[in-house]
Amino acid sequence: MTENHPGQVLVRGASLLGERSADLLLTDGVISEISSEPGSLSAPGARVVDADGLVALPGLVDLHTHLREPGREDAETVLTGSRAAAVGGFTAVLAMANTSPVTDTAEAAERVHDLGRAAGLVDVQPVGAVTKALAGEELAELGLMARSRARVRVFSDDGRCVANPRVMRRALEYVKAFGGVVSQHSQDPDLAGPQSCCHEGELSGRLGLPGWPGVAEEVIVARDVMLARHTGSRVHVAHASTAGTVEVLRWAKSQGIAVTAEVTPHHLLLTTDLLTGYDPTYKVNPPLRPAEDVEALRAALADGTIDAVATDHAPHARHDKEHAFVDAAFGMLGLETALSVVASVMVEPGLMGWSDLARVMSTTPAAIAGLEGQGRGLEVGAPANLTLVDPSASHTVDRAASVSLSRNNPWHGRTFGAAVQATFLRGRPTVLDGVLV
Ligand SMILES: NC(=O)N[C@@H](CC(=O)O)C(=O)O
Ligand SMILES: [Zn+2]
Ligand SMILES: [Zn+2]
Repeated sequence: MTENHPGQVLVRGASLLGERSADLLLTDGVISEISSEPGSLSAPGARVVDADGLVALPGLVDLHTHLREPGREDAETVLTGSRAAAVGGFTAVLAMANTSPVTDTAEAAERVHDLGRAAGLVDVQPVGAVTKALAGEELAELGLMARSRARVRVFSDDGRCVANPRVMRRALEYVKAFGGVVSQHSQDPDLAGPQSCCHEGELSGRLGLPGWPGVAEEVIVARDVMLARHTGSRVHVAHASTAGTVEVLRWAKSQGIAVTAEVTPHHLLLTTDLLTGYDPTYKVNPPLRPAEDVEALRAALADGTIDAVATDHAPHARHDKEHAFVDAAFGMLGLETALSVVASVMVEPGLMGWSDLARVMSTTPAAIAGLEGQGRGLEVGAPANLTLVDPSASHTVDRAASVSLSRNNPWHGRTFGAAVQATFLRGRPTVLDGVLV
């Protein structure tokens, strides 16, 4: 018998990780009961969500989101980005530090944290800058950010590479003290010069666009895994994009070096030949790569060499994106579509199951970021952060229907087979029937 409870939600007949059907009762923010006989749980007064045919996953966790607040509230705010995250099935996002001002102090981190709590749709966990103002020279207030109310554990100068190896070494030594991690935007600034805006190869020559070669990423990844080994600290490779990076990661992991890596949905599906139309929607850092790299990234995600998927959701206002290719801003939207893209690339062709998807989009990212209460299994007593996915909801992406403030959506007009139906943050529905509650 279950007592009547005003805040209860009964999720009926969901397929847990795509494996066994069950009813889930969510009470006071936790999963309070699971019955493997669908239809058998009853909870008078509970809100009933019919999940027949839906796959239940732990709430998704994004290691790499740009929310643009403070400074560029015309492109995204913590609230609008949180909406996009919830619609995408996320219950936690890590908000990158390249805002204006930069998140390089405890106060700045607490501000982002508090804006996230006020929005109340996902846990917004600020990423702290590695260096003051992302300038690459002086370490930011790493310890103060870690000890602040925001409890920062992930540090990144994302958008810029921590190019100086001495600075990177010091940062790794510092974050080790509190179990932190440095997430590196691996782009050697001399090998990929300031004008570089697409993959360097035969196509960049033909298009007359300054290219950036895969090796500009690989040399930084190789350097950083050696620094991680030397310091005994943890390094995380943001948005891995090349087969060479995968080779370095494979070697580093075989040596027991504490390196983790993420790949974006767009690097798992889109290739550099999309650039033939000079559409700045496809301009992103690191650039879209050739099919061989995309293949290697998929294989690496399937075999665990790459640990996680992260969106690198990078909203940009029209007046920054709608320019000649060389002048347009780098970045594309990702939160609302990530699950659909990863399901189409990895699950539908049989490269991964739903439990693997849960690992790379929830459990492992939560562990890398040290987030408590996120990425837990679907078990009694776990915080009720979960996502319901319709695995056969064929739908076509319409950029105008996005809840993000920006429209730089590379998936516009594409059809996908799976879609997020519902998201619950500590037992409270944030999204039902695919729309914000
Ligand atoms: N990915 C991008 O192309 N752009 C990001 C920065 C980054 O992730 O490097 C942005 O802030 O717009
Ligand atoms: Zn980056
Ligand atoms: Zn980024």
